[in-house]
Amino acid sequence: MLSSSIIKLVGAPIEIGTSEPGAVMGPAALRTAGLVRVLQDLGHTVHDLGELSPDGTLGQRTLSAIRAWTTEISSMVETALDEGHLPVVVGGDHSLSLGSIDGALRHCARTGRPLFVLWLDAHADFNTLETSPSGNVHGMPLAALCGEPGFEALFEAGERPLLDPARVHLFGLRSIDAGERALVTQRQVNIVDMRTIDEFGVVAPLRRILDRVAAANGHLHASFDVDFLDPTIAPGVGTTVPGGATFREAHLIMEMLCDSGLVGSLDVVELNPFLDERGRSARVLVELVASLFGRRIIDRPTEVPPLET
Ligand SMILES: NC(=[NH2+])NCCC[C@H](N)C(=O)O
Ligand SMILES: [Mn+2]
Ligand SMILES: [Mn+2]
Repeated sequence: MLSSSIIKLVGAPIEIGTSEPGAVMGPAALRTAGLVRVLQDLGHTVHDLGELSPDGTLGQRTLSAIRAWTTEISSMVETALDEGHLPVVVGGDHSLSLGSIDGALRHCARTGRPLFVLWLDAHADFNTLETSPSGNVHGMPLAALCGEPGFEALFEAGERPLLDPARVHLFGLRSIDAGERALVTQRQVNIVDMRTIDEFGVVAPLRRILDRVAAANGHLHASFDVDFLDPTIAPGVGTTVPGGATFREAHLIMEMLCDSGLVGSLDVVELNPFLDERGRSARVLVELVASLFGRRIIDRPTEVPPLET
């Protein structure tokens, strides 16, 4: 992350992409846990745009109701990036990434830089309307962004830049539906699943991804789903899956992303304060965001300390 960036923060209290109510309170809980203050204390300027509330979507769980969110989030992210700022969208369910990634794609289409997505999530979120067992749109945003058919109603009419599935990196995957498993394989989505992390840790697989983005002079969009974390440290999410990233692994990932300087836009999604335990998950998320934006334990490059002889 840049040493002092201008961060454009916006809350997207959307929950119509899921069947579990409560994510609507996510932005408020992250603010209560000190999100803005933590970023300012690290020396960043935060332009807080408040909470989005697109018209006419209350309670409706249709693709066109989600389009109202997609459109607003997309233009906010695109504008922030055009101005050279770093957009942070806090949710809200994962369907908000339809907007943030669409906005980043539109920006990148102008700059010519390729867009890479790091999807930190227990799930692939690559279902289509056909493969989805739940019908919940928060399980579909990547498929829609990559141009799978059936999602036209989620976006404004007209041409839109598509996400290249070969530039999507799923990280932390441990729950996938049968149809979406076939689809991510067919589309050549890159996957670091929990099995890989068990074997190799987070450092080697993440470094490969970062090297790839750096070599391509790419823009990296990071999308952080709370359920990437193990439910013992972050219970406040509607779709917990056991066996997630530990506290240490998650911080190390954030620190590596920070050191890389490659992250150009960020989502923090799926926090459900109604399911949380006294704000624990919200606090963990704010701490992780702090690591991503430059907080370190001590100020020197990491190295193995020399042995005393
Ligand atoms: N963003 C999420 N939490 N997605 C969970 C998706 C779960 C499941 N694969 C579904 O499509 O319904
Ligand atoms: Mn997700
Ligand atoms: Mn998930």
